This record gives sequence, C-alpha cells and structure tokens, in this order.
Amino acid sequence: MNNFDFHNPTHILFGKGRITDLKDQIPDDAKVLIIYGGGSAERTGVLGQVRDALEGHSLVEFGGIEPNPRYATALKAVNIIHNEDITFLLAVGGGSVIDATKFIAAAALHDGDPWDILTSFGSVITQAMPFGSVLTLPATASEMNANSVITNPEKGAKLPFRSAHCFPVFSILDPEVTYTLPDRQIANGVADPFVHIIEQYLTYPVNAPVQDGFAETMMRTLIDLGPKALANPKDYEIRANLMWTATLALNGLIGAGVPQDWASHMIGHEITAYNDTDHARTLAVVLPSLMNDQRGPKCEKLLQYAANVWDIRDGSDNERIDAAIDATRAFFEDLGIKTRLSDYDVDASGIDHIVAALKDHGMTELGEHGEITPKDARRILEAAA
Ligand SMILES: NC(=O)c1ccc[n+]([C@@H]2O[C@H](COP(=O)([O-])OP(=O)(O)OC[C@H]3O[C@@H](n4cnc5c(N)ncnc54)[C@H](O)[C@@H]3O)[C@@H](O)[C@H]2O)c1
Repeated sequence: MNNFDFHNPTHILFGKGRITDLKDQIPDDAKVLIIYGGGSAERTGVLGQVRDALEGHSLVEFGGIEPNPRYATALKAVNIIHNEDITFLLAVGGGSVIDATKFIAAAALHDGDPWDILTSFGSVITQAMPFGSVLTLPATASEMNANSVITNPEKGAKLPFRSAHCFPVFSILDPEVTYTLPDRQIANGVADPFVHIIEQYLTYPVNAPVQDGFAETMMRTLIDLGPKALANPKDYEIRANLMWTATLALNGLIGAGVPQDWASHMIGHEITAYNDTDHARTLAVVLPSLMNDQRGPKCEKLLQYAANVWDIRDGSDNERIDAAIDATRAFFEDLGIKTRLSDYDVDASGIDHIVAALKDHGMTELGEHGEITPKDARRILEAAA
C-alpha cells in the first residue's frame, strides 16, 4: 500500500428529517447566505424546510447557480458576501451548488484575482469561509470532500480545484429529499459515483485489499440498486443506500493509499466545457473506451474487476476484459445513459476542439502513470465516436 494522509473533517447528519437539525450546526449569531440553484430547491420544498429550520437566524439568499456552475455567477455571490457582511454559507442543492459554494467561500477571502484559484487548481487558497450543505442530489460527494469544478464559458474552460480549506463543516443527507429527482438525475447519480470508484480502483495492484473490497462492494451496490431506484423512486432504503454510496465513493476513504487515474474525468470535463453535456454522461462515454484503450497497463485490475464486480471468470484474459467492458457499457445504457459521442452531437471537429482544450489546460500527462497524452485522448475519443 502507498503512504497517505487521510483527514476528513465534515460532520455528516444522515437520515429522515435531519434538516431540522440545521439550527444546531450554524452559530446563532451567524449571518447566513443560502446558496441554491435554478429553482428545484424552492419547488420541491427543501428551501422551505431550510428556512423553517433556521428561523431566528439572519438569512440572505442567492439563487441561480447553474448546473456545471459558472464562474461569473459565483462572483456575484462573492459581492453579496462583502456587501452584506455574511459570515456563514449554506449550499442547498446538488454537486453544482456545493462546488460553487466552495469556490465562493475561497474567493471571498482571496487577495487577488479569483481566476488564480482555478488556474492554480486551488493551491493559492490559504483560507475559506465556513460553509455547510443540504444535499439534494447524491452523485458527486462534494458534500464530503474538498474538490470543486467551475465552468467559465468565456474561456471555454471547466477547471477543477482542491483545497484542504474547502471541506464543508457539515452536510445534511436526507434521502427523502431525493424522491423528486427526475430519472435523468437518478441515473447520473448512479453513473457518476460508479466512475469515481473506478478512477480510484482501476489502476494497478498495490496490495490494498480493504480499499479494493470496499470499492467492489460499492460498485456492486450501484449495479444492483441503480435500476431499482429508477423503478421505485420513493423506496427509502434504496435511496438511502445510494446516497451514502455516492458520498463514500469520493470522500477520500477508498482513494487513500492507492494509485488514482482521473483521466476519464479530465477528458469528460472538456466535453462538458464544449457543449454542456451532463458530467456523468461524459464519463459514461469516455470510460468504456478508455478501459479498452488502456487494457495493457490496467490488465491486472481489469481482470480483478471482471471477476469481483461482474462475476466474469471464464475465457482468456482478453475475452474477460472484453466482457467486463461490455457489461460496463450495458450498465450505463440500461440506466438510460448513452455511451457514444455521437449521442451528444460531438463529431470529428468536436474531438479536435476537446483535444486542443486538454492541451490548453495542461492536461497532458493523465492517468495513474501520467502517460495518457492528448494524442492518446484523441484515440480514446475517436473510438467512442
Ligand atoms: N466536487 C466534486 O468532487 C465533484 C465530483 C464530480 C462532479 N462534480 C461536478 O458536480 C456537477 C454536477 O453535480 P450533480 O450531478 O450533483 O448535478 P447538479 O447539481 O448540476 O444538478 C442537476 C440538476 O438536478 C436538479 N436537482 C437537484 N436536486 C434535485 C431534487 N432533489 N429534485 C429535483 N431536481 C433536483 C438541479 O436543479 C439541476 O437542474 C458538475 O459540474 C460536476 O463536474 C463535482
């Protein structure tokens, strides 16, 4: 196993009715900026629950964070923080709202151009405002990690950053608030954590049976429960297990002490920056093609994945790897997620654009060995056309 640091300070409050516990998580004298998205939190009544829970607190609200949150919108919230003397931020929404809140929390205390936060991938951050979250869409684990991804359409960029200062102080996970998710977001919320797990698992063995076993159990859980959540959207047990799996998939636990890949994500971000395709869908396009392309360096883990996740044990190495890739693609397609670039209107000129953007953004040495270059990304994308 590799050396690692593991520190995760986020307090999780999980279960039915937990939004009422908000009042105990935020200091009484805080001036709170509630940050939300395009209106689903209002329509579904979650914002109402939040306002009720925080009765007596001084509240200001900022709505309009987009899916794939925009840099310019986040900066508007930073202005409000300065003008209104806000002392605490509360994100109410999915990964986009929580990611935006992390950027806002850091930008509000950043001396200098906030764009530096993104171009430095977060390394310039020395402090951030305290913030919590009420999660409405389990998928990204943003509720329990220090990562964020911000889109700037003017610069054609979707850039990730990370900072130890950007963990939520707390996150409230009430599975009942996910009952209102449309099928598209339920499916995204299964595919996205699945690929998060893969990025921390499908590399090369380092004798880490606990991380591997945890990862394999979570993948089998997503494979089992994903279709069931689509068929029975108000089954509490299914939603609760999916919600916690999505959080554990990227809260640092299974990635501690093992090599990590993240090439599918970095290529996928450029697809979203190109035409706003849902994050999870970009991953479902890139991953099967990347698995096929990287079957040499990933051979041992691909065979382990075939056996322990899909129970594929017969045939030659190549036959088992083929079968595991087919099963992965079929899993996404059965969730209603298309797995070809042409399904998302990306043609040859789109691939040119995406490969050029990878170069522009310094994504030139991707994968667990740093050996996936833009030329390799082109081959992976062309095979996913
Ligand atoms: N921070 C991380 O570690 C991390 C990891 C993966 C992805 N991301 C980023 O997160 C973003 C995607 O986040 P997401 O997948 O959570 O989706 P999202 O936050 O973009 O939300 C998608 C849509 O679902 C709606 N919605 C949310 N909750 C709802 C509910 N309970 N009922 C009905 N509608 C609801 C929203 O209004 C929105 O229109 C992308 O920008 C992606 O790059 C971040």
